Amino acid sequence: MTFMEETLAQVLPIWDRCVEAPFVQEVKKGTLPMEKFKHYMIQDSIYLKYYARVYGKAIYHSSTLKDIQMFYSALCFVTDTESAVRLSYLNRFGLTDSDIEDIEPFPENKNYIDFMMDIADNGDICEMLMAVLPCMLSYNYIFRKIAAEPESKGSIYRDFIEDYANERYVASCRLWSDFADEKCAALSDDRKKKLAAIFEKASLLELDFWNMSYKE
Ligand SMILES: Cc1ncc(C[n+]2csc(CCO)c2C)c(N)n1
Repeated sequence: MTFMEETLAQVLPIWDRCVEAPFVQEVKKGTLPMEKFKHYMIQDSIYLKYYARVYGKAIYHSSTLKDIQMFYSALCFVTDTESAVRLSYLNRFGLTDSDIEDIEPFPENKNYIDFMMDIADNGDICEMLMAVLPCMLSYNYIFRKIAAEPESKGSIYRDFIEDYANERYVASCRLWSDFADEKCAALSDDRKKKLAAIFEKASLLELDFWNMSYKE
């Protein structure tokens, strides 16, 4: 098994709990009240700003052009592709990205942001990868499962679900897993254990984020 295959096997039970989270289940059925989705979108917009900054730090610490291009393409996804659906929802709620600047993150969101920024400040490229990959890969895992269920077909959140379940996104997640394998393959077992622990911690913070969004 590759490093990423082993690491994914370790976190799948956590990602399955994300699939079962009431927020995600109600998105699937389309029964989630728009007010809850609005809070999620606002909190997510705050989160994504910091998420993008981690890529900035990773680009700064990259030593090859290929690495720079990888991180840059993910950064573009956050600021362009992902932004399109997010901005259209914010728009529907009468909000713009600049309104988000004045809103405080909820505690669970702040925890996740602090964790990412700590790794961006003190970690190396592999550690940064482990902090940002669960965000990308878990969404793909969760929403492919959700999109495959007939109940999701008529959901009012179908555009949101599709954004993370489409084939293009699947291909880019595969590319990122391979990239992480390349970067981490030659490391010692001790280092790999530490990296897998960061990946697991980020996955647990993803779960907290879903539960936070349902509660608030
Ligand atoms: C809390 C939270 N976790 C994950 C994502 C999903 N996501 C964020 S950026 C990105 C693309 C990768 O660069 C993806 C899939 C999110 N929106 N919010």
